Amino acid sequence: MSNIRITKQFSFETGHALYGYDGKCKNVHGHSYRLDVTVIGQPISDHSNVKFGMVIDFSDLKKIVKEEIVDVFDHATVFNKNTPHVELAKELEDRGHNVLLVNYQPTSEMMVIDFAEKIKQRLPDNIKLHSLKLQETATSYAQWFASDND
Ligand SMILES: Nc1nc2c(c(=O)[nH]1)N=C([C@H](O)[C@H](O)COP(=O)(O)OP(=O)(O)OP(=O)(O)O)CN2
Ligand SMILES: [Zn+2]
Repeated sequence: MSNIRITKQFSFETGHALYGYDGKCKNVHGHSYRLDVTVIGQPISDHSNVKFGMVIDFSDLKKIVKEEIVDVFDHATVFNKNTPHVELAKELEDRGHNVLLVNYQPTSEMMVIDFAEKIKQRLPDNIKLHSLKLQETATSYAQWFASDND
């Protein structure tokens, strides 16, 4: 049976600020992120399986990515907890804002590494994460490939 890649696309709105950065993205701002999640596996060949012909049901993949990423990051503002931005984060949290503190600089590169780890932990053994593409602006994106990180 062939290995097949399937992709599901997601979008979420997230704020962030790059502490210490030497450009305009040191300011708190936001992006309409778009995330492409590609997994690889063999379509189920058992006729009696309700998922016959599928690598993984798109809706099962959607559930994983929604729970791990979209529902967490959507309409949150992400700060690096290892910077003085933690004080700003606390102030915002105290005022009822949805703030997410992470252990990294929230660039598209670091976010896509974080997302890969989270998704990998949730996939069934027979399905592998192939790649992620995180589009931050119309002209900028970061990609993670399993083959680059074996
Ligand atoms: N390697 C990275 N560089 C930058 C990142 C990043 O995550 N990785 N992030 C930013 C900012 O957060 C923001 O995304 C700005 O990106 P940029 O493409 O520079 O946005 P512009 O609107 O200026 O894009 P243009 O299409 O060139 O106008 C900065 N750098
Ligand atoms: Zn940005």
